[in-house]
Amino acid sequence: MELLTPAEMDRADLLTIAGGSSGFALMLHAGRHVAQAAMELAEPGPILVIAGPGNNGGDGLIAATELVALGRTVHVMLLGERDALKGDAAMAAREWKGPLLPFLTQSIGSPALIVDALFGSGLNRPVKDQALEIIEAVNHSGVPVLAVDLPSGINGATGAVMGAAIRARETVTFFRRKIGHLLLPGRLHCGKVRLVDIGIEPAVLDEIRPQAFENDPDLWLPDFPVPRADGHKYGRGHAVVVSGELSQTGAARLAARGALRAGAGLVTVASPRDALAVNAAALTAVMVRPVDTADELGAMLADRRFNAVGIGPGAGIGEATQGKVLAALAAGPAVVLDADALTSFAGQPEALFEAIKSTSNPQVVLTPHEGEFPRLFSDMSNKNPLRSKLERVRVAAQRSGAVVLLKGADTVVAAPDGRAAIACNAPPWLATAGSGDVLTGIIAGLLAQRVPAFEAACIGVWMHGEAACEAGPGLIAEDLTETLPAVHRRVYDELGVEY
Ligand SMILES: NC(=O)C1=CN([C@@H]2O[C@H](COP(=O)(O)OP(=O)(O)OC[C@H]3O[C@@H](n4cnc5c(N)ncnc54)[C@H](O)[C@@H]3O)[C@@H](O)[C@H]2O)[C@@H](O)CC1
Ligand SMILES: Nc1ncnc2c1ncn2[C@@H]1O[C@H](COP(=O)(O)OP(=O)(O)O)[C@@H](O)[C@H]1O
Ligand SMILES: [K+]
Repeated sequence: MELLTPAEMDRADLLTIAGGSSGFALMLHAGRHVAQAAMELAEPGPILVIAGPGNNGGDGLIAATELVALGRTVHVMLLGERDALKGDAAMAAREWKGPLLPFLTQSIGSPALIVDALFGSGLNRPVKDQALEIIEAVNHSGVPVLAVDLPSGINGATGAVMGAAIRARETVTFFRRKIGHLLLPGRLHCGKVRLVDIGIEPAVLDEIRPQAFENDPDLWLPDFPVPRADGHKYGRGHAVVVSGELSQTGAARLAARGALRAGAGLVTVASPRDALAVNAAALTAVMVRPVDTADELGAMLADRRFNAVGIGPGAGIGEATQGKVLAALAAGPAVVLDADALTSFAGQPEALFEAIKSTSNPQVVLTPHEGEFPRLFSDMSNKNPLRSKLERVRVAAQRSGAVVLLKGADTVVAAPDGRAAIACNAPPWLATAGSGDVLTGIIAGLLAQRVPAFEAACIGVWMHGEAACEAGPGLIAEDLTETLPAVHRRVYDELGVEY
């Protein structure tokens, strides 16, 4: 499903209003949904609504009015003067017949639920003074919080905490989720996110054309590779995984098994001769082939049946790996570059980007984690607070010419054309040695089946996260490949494919 920036959401509101609805009608829907959610969430006892000076506060005032009508005791605190409210929020304030408590931490008391309607998508500067004090006091109170649209203090476009932010039990948001609901730390402040309809027609999206999506099957289901009844293994592609030296061959084997489990028809590990015996002894369905140099890899890949290559896990950092990367890109299979393949270009990323842009096959995926990412994109580390993860990955994709996948709990995939997907299905126990190697292999396996690079990266990330959920806590990287069949079956169910 599409994800919107606050600016895109404003356009959705405006297009709806231009189409004949009133802004206040949208606010009434929003406030009533908030009240409904509050009814479900609140134990018996009073409910406190904390309203801000804009339309988010307006939603809160409508919710307060509705909750009273539903028989609840409600207290309201407003930041600023009632007379200072404008437009729809001023209309909402006229609906609220009760008193307003002073905007002080002492007014919080111990309600059954706090409805956070302080700031939503209009937050435009760091919170401080009274608002900061209230947010911190709410977080310390231990009272469950229902946030309206966004937990106050979270930037809807970036997920950043602007000074301080509410930690909500649940968040009710309208029409489409915002980017800040998925990117960290925003996601951790939202609790469960409830998406409700406030009367905005999905057709407004034809005009807005959002370019960010949640990474879930809706995004790529038609591209998911399903073996044909009349097919054979050669039709499912032949992936190559490049192995490192004798002492670090395990990473390539994990990737190779990931490629096979992702559905590649055949997988070959291109192994240094020194490590051939170790690789051969540890592999069964995966084949091995001696490859020591970049030239040898280039010669092997001249056989176009090898249609996808994964390089990086355990590859070793330096010129030898650089050479193999350039040879793979020059040969024309689809390529996924991870770990040492990326680090080998630290300080000279242009050489890599040039090679990517001049390859005959534009299906290239880079899969850095946050440590590797600034080695290629030095101005865009996560230490730069002005850029969101989404923005950083988009710039990286545009600059490199590749699909870029930046790992983490909120893995972002972006294509050079601006499309981007944010994943939120990875459990924390996926952060374990070697799990990134398996991801590289899964993507190589999908590329071998001729899934386009952006979709291959998105499907790979999603399957990897689902495989980790399927395995559960205690997961080690080896488990991921073993739970992938269950993930395939789940996608087949969605596709209506029998098995
Ligand atoms: N017609 C619409 O546009 C709709 C808007 N809705 C609600 O309206 C919200 C957006 O409303 P607004 O654009 O009025 O924005 P907000 O209500 O989120 O906040 C803007 C107000 O807060 C002030 N402000 C921003 N950052 C501040 C800070 N750090 N410290 C102190 N004050 C700060 C601004 O000066 C302004 O008065 C959405 O999040 C949603 O809850 C919904 O009612 C649905 C319809
Ligand atoms: N907190 C987290 N929650 C969920 N997934 C995570 C988290 N941290 C890391 N991951 C995922 O774990 C994997 C780790 O990959 P990587 O950093 O390459 O490790 P390795 O090199 O050991 O394989 C990535 O897929 C990443 O997205
Ligand atoms: K809020």
